[in-house]
Amino acid sequence: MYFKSFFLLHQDRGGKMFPIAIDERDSEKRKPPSLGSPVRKCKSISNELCCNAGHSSFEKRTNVGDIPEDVPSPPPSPSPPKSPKKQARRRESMYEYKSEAARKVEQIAKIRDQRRQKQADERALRDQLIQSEQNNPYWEFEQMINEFKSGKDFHPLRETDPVVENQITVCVRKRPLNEKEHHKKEIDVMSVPTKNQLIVHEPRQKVDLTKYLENQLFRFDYVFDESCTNDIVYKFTAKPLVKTIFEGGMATCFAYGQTGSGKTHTMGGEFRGKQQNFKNGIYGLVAIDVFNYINHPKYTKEDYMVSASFFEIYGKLVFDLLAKKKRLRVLEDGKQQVQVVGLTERIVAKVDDVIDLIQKGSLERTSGITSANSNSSRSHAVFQIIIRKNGARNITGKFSLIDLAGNERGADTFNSDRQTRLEGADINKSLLALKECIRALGKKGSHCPFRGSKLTQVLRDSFIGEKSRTCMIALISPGVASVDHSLNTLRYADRVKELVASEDFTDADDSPYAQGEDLNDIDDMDEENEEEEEIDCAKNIEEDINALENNVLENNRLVIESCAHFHRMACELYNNSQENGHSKQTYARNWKNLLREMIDIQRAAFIKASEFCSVLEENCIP
Ligand SMILES: Nc1ncnc2c1ncn2[C@@H]1O[C@H](COP(=O)(O)OP(=O)(O)OP(=O)(O)O)[C@@H](O)[C@H]1O
Repeated sequence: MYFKSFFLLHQDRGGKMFPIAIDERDSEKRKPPSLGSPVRKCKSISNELCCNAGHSSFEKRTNVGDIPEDVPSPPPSPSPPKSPKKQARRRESMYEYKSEAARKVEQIAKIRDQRRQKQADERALRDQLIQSEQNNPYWEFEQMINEFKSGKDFHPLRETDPVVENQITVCVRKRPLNEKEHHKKEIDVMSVPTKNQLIVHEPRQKVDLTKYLENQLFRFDYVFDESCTNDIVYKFTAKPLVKTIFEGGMATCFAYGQTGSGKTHTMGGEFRGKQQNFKNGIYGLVAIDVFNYINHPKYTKEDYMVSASFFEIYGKLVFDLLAKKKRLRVLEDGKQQVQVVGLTERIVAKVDDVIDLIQKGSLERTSGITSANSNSSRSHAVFQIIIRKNGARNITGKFSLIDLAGNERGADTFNSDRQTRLEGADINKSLLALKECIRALGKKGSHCPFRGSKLTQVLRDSFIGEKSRTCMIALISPGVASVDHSLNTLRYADRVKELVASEDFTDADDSPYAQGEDLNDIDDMDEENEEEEEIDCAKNIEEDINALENNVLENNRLVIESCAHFHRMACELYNNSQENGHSKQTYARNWKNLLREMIDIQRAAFIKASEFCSVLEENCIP
């Protein structure tokens, strides 16, 4: 046979073997490709050629080992060459050409395979995430919170920490996640790193859907974490105030927070199932200490008499919780002493008597049939312990313990009936008036706008006089679903504290309460004064709102300006990217930075706008 053909086995890019026709006549003349040509050594191929062909000329070629690795598939039946020289040249160039093309194809295939693998990996990861999300929708945030916590040293409050005496104490108590929240797979978004700090890890999402945490730090006099018992909370809050009432002063302790945050648990006593242990709530613990004082040798000679009352404020109405919810009137005498006329005041001889009254009043509050009882969190409950020298009408001191109505946002009552909305507005009004009165107490000599609400009217004594001391316990639910409410509570408590943080309690000698006033001299409330106070209170609120509005408007202006800048820069970047020879990396980096800048500006504006919305809602401003 003139032409002898060999079939080389060669691997294509997919790994398949295909034959290559070789013309024996050319083999001797064929030179190995030059060093610069795109060829590589391929042992497997050369070995195979040696075994299959066994031909000297081929051996020579293969021994050199310079067979192109990526020889593509030749046409199935090569036509005979016109001249051997020409054909050899053609074949050589074909080898070079084909090896180059094949390598490119192989490269593309490799990249494609890698891309497919990456896509498959991403799909698998996404499926895994979706699965995790179904099990715990907040798992990413939980991970972020754990990461945040792992980088911090935690030194929460200990029972042995010193108690600091302030005229106004503002603290926060975080309860543990309850069963319902666990069931809903809620996560705990509150951390208590130190005895006076609390961090809210608010889950947020950027415009590009990236999840992140907005970590907001709050500082108070004390922060009680979920491990703190009522006894510990009492030790740092109401306990230091007991001695105030034996020194002729007024002590007041408020519990403030959203529904279900733990106000009743803290003030009334811990629950064991449906049973409440009234002895370990702040009401009961104060009663125990009051009797401890009375029985102390220092005070036995004073012959104090202790009495207690329990009433509820619902809107402008006041109900006696120790007299089957009898409606009461609030009046003010000529010397601005406010009286709740007809309020039951029971004399108590021992702690158990007080506990009985707490139990009776608490049951009345939650099981009565009037509308005021339909939801206990919509009324303020006021429990008072009063001490007098035996036989005297004038009081020596009074401890008021208040379980405040749950704070609501306008949004919560947006779809409610008119009555519910009015109730909500009334609660907010009284809470704002309360805040103003506590701030006035902190600013010595400043006017106390106590007529701003029924609650502050009946507690007027608590906000005046240098011997008055107040404590506010803000209660928060730790769950992610309550984060907006908790932030509202914390901001409220923060505003109460703002002005008083640096003020220490200073003892004064004279007490306006030790002498008392003539109880017969009671006049009806001066309506004009009441209006004046309400206007005062409203003015302060208006000032706050105006300042916030200016801030929001400033942000708005900044966003407008940055949008123009963004548009200009985005066009410039886009146009540059269309030019030849532009750097992809520079373009990508600049575009990313521009977007980041825009997101940051808009996010800051968004946070301010949200705060503005909350404040408007809080104040029921349309
Ligand atoms: N510190 C805590 N430790 C354990 N459980 C708590 C704690 N605080 C509250 N709880 C539980 O949470 C639930 C709601 O608490 P609580 O009734 O005190 O809330 P609230 O703020 O008074 O609500 P409302 O305003 O509706 O009356 C109760 O079952 C209570 O036992």
